[in-house]
Amino acid sequence: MTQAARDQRIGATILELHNISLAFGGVKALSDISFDVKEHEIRAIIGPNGAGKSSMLNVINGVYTPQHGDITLDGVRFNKMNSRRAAEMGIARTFQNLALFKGMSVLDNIMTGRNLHMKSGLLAQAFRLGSAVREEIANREFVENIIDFLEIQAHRKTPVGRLPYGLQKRVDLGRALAMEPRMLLLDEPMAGMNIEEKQDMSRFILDVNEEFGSTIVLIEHDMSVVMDISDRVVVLDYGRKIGDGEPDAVRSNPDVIRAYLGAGH
Ligand SMILES: Nc1ncnc2c1ncn2[C@@H]1O[C@H](COP(=O)(O)OP(=O)(O)OP(=O)(O)O)[C@@H](O)[C@H]1O
Repeated sequence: MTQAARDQRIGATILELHNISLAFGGVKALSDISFDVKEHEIRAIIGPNGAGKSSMLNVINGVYTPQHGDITLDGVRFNKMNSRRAAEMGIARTFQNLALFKGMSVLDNIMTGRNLHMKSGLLAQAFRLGSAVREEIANREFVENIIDFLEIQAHRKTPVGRLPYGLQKRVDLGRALAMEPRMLLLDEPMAGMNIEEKQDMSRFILDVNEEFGSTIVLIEHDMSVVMDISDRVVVLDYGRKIGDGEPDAVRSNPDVIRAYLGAGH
């Protein structure tokens, strides 16, 4: 898709962070941060080590409650998001330290992402009543489509722990996609990957955004890998926002250059 076509796809603002501040004891992880996310965009949050990226992601999905500021999601304003509400509102995430069940197969790991969509109760599932069986078949089909989409068919039955790291990250993305998220939060999706794996992951992120229509917020330490795929980028440094805009503008922002040079990048 060309950038012009992508720009056309981008819709209204769906998430707004207003003046978020978060401290751990005396450490200010986030100081007065505001930015927004528009429907269907790929929004990156970048910054050197300790800049506050993970904290920001954890505020968005309700793991951390900021001391100041609030969040507006679909026009509803919260000062306290929680993980359950975030999931119900269609926010799914991946983790930097993979949260997969290493002994379970690729298929079963991705199936765990369907839990929120299971309507029949445990009893119906235990006795395999008609509705539960139909539901399981539909969920299974959904998961098989994700497996095809992520090109991991050959590994469907393989325990996740036996796969190379790059493929495990892809399974983690599949698990999040199984939740049919409206917004996907990706926690350093390219960390620890070789160049080829990074290119593959970049392509999958673009494809997910295009084909599933998910809005994507991703945090990344290495700015070079996100510039090509992001519509807009927020830059954090020591818990403050020092840049926000399209990749070209951010790349030539003197404060951003200074922060990255200062951090030895
Ligand atoms: N649970 C916590 N308890 C205490 N301090 C924390 C906690 N989480 C983060 N911090 C501190 O908050 C600051 C921001 O950390 P954060 O992990 O959000 O940064 P980051 O940009 O994600 O860094 P990295 O790229 O290294 O993952 C750091 O000084 C960190 O030590």
